[in-house]
Amino acid sequence: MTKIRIAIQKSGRLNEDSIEILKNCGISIDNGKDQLKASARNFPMEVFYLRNGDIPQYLKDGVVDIAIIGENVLIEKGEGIGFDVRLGFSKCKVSLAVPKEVKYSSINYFEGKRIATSYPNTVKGYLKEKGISADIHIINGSVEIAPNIGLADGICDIVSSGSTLFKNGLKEVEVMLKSEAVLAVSPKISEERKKILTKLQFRIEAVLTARQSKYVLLNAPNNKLDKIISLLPGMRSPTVLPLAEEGWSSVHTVINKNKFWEVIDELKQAGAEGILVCPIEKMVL
Ligand SMILES: Nc1ncnc2c1ncn2[C@@H]1O[C@H](COP(=O)(O)OP(=O)(O)OP(=O)(O)O)[C@@H](O)[C@H]1O
Ligand SMILES: O=P(O)(O)OC[C@H]1O[C@H](OP(=O)(O)OP(=O)(O)O)[C@H](O)[C@@H]1O
Ligand SMILES: [Mg+2]
Repeated sequence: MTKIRIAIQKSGRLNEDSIEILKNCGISIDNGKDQLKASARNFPMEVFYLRNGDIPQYLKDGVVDIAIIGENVLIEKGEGIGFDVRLGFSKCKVSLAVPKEVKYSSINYFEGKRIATSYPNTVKGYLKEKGISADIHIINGSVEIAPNIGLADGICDIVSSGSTLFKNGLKEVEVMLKSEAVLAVSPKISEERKKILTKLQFRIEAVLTARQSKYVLLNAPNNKLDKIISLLPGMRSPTVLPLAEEGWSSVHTVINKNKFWEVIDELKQAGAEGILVCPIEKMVL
């Protein structure tokens, strides 16, 4: 039987969320701690546990068909590799930073300067576009220490909360790109495996849509129903069921999880009571 071959990070920031999203898609796999290759138990899929930085080459060579990988790594090393699903986790930026005492006014600061980074292609591309030429020092980790030990005048690295920069006396001065985990596809994927990919994409969409949504149930007096329903932008229109108590109804609907916080006060003011908000596991529109 043909199986789709997926690469996921062996260990690191993407590992757990990658396994979790497959699990939410109903695909159960081993966590890769001992085995570097595993077969899914209930989907035509083989999983390869690899270093994140090695994955673009495997995709280019067609050794794996798809991968869960940071968009930033695809931009750095994955020329010609496309993706069509953003997965909503591992959100970060790739930024330029300088010591906090530097009076930074523009990108011209970097002209002729030394920049330490694990993302040489991204930095070179960015600076070229701005007409700046700098000296790039490639280092594979602990990049933020480079200015402190006299190795560089600035750095380019991943920034999320900004706490690593702060602790190392640096400040972010340019955001070069924003990234999150994506489902990348090998340009060499076969037609047969593309069919399996379509099934997987359908399941991922259902999981991602559900993650954005909440199932809301509330009770309301019948004479307030119109107002309450107008506050609830649902999938189609809310379900309204009579309660045992005369003159009251139960209203059920699905709303975007952020939207809920915007309307909660208005719902209460309009007379809604006993409001329940529940997670949704899968959602097919
Ligand atoms: N602080 C962070 N916050 C959010 N996402 C991050 C952060 N650091 C990294 N990422 C994202 O997670 C991905 C994996 O990061 P991680 O540090 O686990 O791997 P790595 O050490 O770069 O790779 P490898 O698997 O090759 O050792 C990055 O490529 C990036 O997309
Ligand atoms: O803005 P922050 O929230 O501080 O996150 C940014 C840091 O996170 C990543 O390192 P990680 O912790 O993955 O360590 P690594 O260098 O060993 O990969 C990245 O390389 C930064 O150093
Ligand atoms: Mg890291």
